[in-house]
Amino acid sequence: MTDSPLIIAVPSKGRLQENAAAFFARAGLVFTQSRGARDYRGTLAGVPNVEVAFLSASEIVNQLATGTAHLGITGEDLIREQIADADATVEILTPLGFGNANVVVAVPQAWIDVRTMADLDEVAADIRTRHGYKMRVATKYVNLTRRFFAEKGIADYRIVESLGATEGAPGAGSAELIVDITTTGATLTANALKVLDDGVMLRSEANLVASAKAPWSAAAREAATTVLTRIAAEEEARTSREIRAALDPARASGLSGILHDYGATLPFGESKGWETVIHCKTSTVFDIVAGLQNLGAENVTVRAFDYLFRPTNALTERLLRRLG
Ligand SMILES: Nc1ncnc2c1ncn2[C@@H]1O[C@H](COP(=O)(O)OP(=O)(O)OP(=O)(O)O)[C@@H](O)[C@H]1O
Ligand SMILES: O=P(O)(O)OC[C@H]1O[C@H](OP(=O)(O)OP(=O)(O)O)[C@H](O)[C@@H]1O
Ligand SMILES: [Mg+2]
Repeated sequence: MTDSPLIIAVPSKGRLQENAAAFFARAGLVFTQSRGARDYRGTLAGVPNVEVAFLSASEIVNQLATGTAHLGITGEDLIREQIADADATVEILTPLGFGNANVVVAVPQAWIDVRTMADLDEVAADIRTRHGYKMRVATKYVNLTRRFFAEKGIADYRIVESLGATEGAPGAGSAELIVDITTTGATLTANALKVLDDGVMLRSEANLVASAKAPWSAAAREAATTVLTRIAAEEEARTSREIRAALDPARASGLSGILHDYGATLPFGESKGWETVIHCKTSTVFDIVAGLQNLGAENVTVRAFDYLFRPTNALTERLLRRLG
C-alpha cells in the first residue's frame, strides 16, 4: 500500500478515445501498451509507478467510484448518473473541452402542443385515460431522469430502461418519450423527435477526475503530481505568450500600467537595458503590443511555448487539497 502505483483510467473506445489520447500526448505523456498481457494495461513512458487501464467511459466511472483507479477521463453525464453522491466520491479536476454533449428530454415532433416539461403532466393524464397505463420514458440515464422529473414536478410516469438506440423507442412503440445524450441533434431529427424548451438536463463534457476513495500512497501522489504538472504546463503554455521588445529604458516606466491593465508579468524581472520580456495571456497579446508601440518599442516579437511550468498549478493544488 505505501508504494502502490497510480492507476490512470483512459477511454479505450467510443467518443472520448481519440481526444483523450491526444490530450495526454500534448502533455508529453505517452502510453506504452504491454502487448499480449491478459489485462488491457499499459504504463507511462518515463513516469515510474503508473499503471494505465484502458476502459470504457462508463467503466472508468465505476473504477473511480470504488477507488480501483486514481485518475480518469470520462463524461460528466456518466459521473452524475452512476455515482449517487459524486462530490463526496470524486474530485472533478478540470473540464477538458471535448466530448461535449447534452442530456435532454425529447418527445415526438408530432406533439405540436407539447413544448415544456410542465406540458408532460397533461400528456401523462391523457395517456392514462386513453390507454390505461403510465407515460413511458426510455433512457439509460435512470437516475438523472428521476432527479430532473422530480424537480419539474412530473411524477406520473414509468422509466423503460434502454441499453441502445434509445431514440428509436417512440417510433417502435416501446415508450412515449426519451432522455438521451445529443450533440448535433442529427439522431433526434432522424427519429422525428424534438427537445423540450426546458428539457436540457445536463450540459456534459469530458473531465479529468480524481477518486477520493483510491489508495493514495506516497508513490501514487508523487506520480500524480508529475502527471498533473505536465498537463498544467501544457495548458499554461497554450494560453500564454511571450512578448519581447526593444524598449528605451527612459520610457520603461510606462510599462507598469500596461502590465497592470492586462495582468501580464515580467518573468525575468525588470529590464536592465533595452530588452524587455513579458508573459501574458494569449487573448491580450495585440493590446499589449499596441501599448508597447505607444511607448516607442521596436522589434516586437511574440512567441508561443510548448510547456510553461509555473511554481505551482491549480490541478495539483486541487488534488492535494482534496486528499488532505
Ligand atoms: N454524440 C456524442 N458526442 C459527444 N460526446 C458524446 C456523445 N455521445 C456520448 N458522448 C460522451 O462520451 C461518453 C461515452 O459515450 P460512448 O457512446 O462513446 O461510450 P461507449 O464507450 O461507446 O459506450 P456505449 O457503448 O455504452 O455507448 C458519453 O457518456 C458522453 O460523455
Ligand atoms: O446528436 P447526435 O450527434 O446525433 O449524437 C447522439 C447519438 O450519439 C450517441 O450514440 P453513439 O453513436 O455513441 O452510439 P451508441 O448508441 O451505440 O452509444 C448517443 O447515444 C446518441 O444516440
Ligand atoms: Mg455511445
